[in-house]
Amino acid sequence: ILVLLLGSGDTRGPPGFKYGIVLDAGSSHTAMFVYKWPADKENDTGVVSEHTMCDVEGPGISSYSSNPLAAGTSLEHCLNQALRDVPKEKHTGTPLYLGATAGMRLLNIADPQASDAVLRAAAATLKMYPFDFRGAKILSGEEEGVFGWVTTNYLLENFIKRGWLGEWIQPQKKTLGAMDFGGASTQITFETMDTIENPRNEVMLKLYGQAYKVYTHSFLCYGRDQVLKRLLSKFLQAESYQETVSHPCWPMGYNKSLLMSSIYDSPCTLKERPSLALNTTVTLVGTGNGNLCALHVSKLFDFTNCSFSHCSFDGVFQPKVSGNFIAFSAFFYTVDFIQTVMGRPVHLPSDLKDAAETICATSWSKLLLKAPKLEKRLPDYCAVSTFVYLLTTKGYSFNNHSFPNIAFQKKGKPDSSSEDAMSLQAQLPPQAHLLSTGTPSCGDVQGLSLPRRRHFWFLKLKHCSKNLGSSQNSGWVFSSKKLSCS
Ligand SMILES: Nc1nc2c(ncn2[C@@H]2O[C@H](COP(=O)(O)OP(=O)(O)OP(=O)(O)O)[C@@H](O)[C@H]2O)c(=O)[nH]1
Ligand SMILES: [Ca+2]
Repeated sequence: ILVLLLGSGDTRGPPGFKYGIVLDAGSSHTAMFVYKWPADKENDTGVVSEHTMCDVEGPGISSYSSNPLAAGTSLEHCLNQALRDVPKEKHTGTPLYLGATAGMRLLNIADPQASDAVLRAAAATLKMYPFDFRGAKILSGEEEGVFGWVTTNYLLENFIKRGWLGEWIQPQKKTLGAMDFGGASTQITFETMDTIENPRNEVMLKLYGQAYKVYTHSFLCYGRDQVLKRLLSKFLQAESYQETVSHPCWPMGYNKSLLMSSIYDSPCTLKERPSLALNTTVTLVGTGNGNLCALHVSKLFDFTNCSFSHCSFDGVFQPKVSGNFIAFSAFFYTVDFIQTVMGRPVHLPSDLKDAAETICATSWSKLLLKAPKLEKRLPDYCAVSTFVYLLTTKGYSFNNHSFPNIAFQKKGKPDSSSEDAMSLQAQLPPQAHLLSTGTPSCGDVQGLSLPRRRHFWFLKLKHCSKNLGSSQNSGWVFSSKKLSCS
């Protein structure tokens, strides 16, 4: 937001650092980011050098529709932190934005008055602070997609970077595509040379004198929480809204009773909403049937209608995916679970499919043994990994060739190491890239960036039979040279 909205003129001020604050008001939670950058001449371009962040306690602001004032109050804790993160004398010159995403887009569809009230309450709180409040608004899906793409490539210094002598250089690097799987919507955004047949999906950007033709689309109701709601609704419909209904994506041995209103409180399930009373409960019984689960998950997409030369789904035009991608938010949480809890690498689409099938076939008691701390989200990994598989392959058309170009990465965490690791991931030498995708038996190559931008490569060895000259034969190997398995 800062990159695109800050004009060059209005950031002029005394030398030192400049600051900017962005609140990302998502459907499931709000995060505040404080950006800081040197206020030298070149930085009229707004190159961000550092930031801190704060997670707002409680749910996303759209959950406060029946008590809008509480939406405003929920932000105070983080804003108080911002008062400390930004030096006092810079407070009044620090722009402050709030951008709300898919949760508020849905509330705006369901109840525009409630969504206005929530935004007004949030704005009223922000105005109580000394910062330069520039607005609280609901971003369109396209804006959200483009902001995600710009932020990702910005932090990776794909547009502009500091050279060794402190000079600004244009690295001429390829940009990375961005895939965001949020709570209420999912976005795909990438640079393309192809014709973008639907102008609504085309964004021309000029950043630092360079033009970028970017394809973007946001699918509302395709975020993780809404997908899970839509699935519940499908199962209820399949068994004619009886009191007890089987849930083929939940593990065997897991049952749960839900209030019908919690399933039909969203525009995403409106079409299937039954006419019967919604204050009754329904009991869902996990049956762990991966095939049936996949069948229902695939029914969440429309793969048939397309008035363009090619569509992803739901009649949405999409050119062929090109280049490398970063997949974050729930894409990362899902793949991370498969890798760390299920102990399975995810290099090819078939890995994702096999992992989803294995999760779906694992009983509730076995899952709990594997990951007792993740109890809350554990029942849904079968559905969500099946969904991610179908979305990326059948939806976005990643294949054996292009799927390995996706890096599943966490994003926007406070510790700079994840950002640095992301930066390195994007700069991995071809050899290392090959290792992380083609020879899983050796290990994962990752990067670590140390101060003064000296990058070190490190190789995480999984099963190494060689003597590496250290007491361990698995773990991390560090080197200032690029590493390979051999
Ligand atoms: N498995 C898992 N899911 C998580 C975790 N943290 C958040 N989620 C879920 O992942 C989904 C996406 O989270 P976010 O990217 O924060 O979504 P958001 O920004 O609030 O939602 P949008 O407005 O759609 O962008 C939501 O369903 C979250 O509940 C986690 O640690 N593990
Ligand atoms: Ca989000």
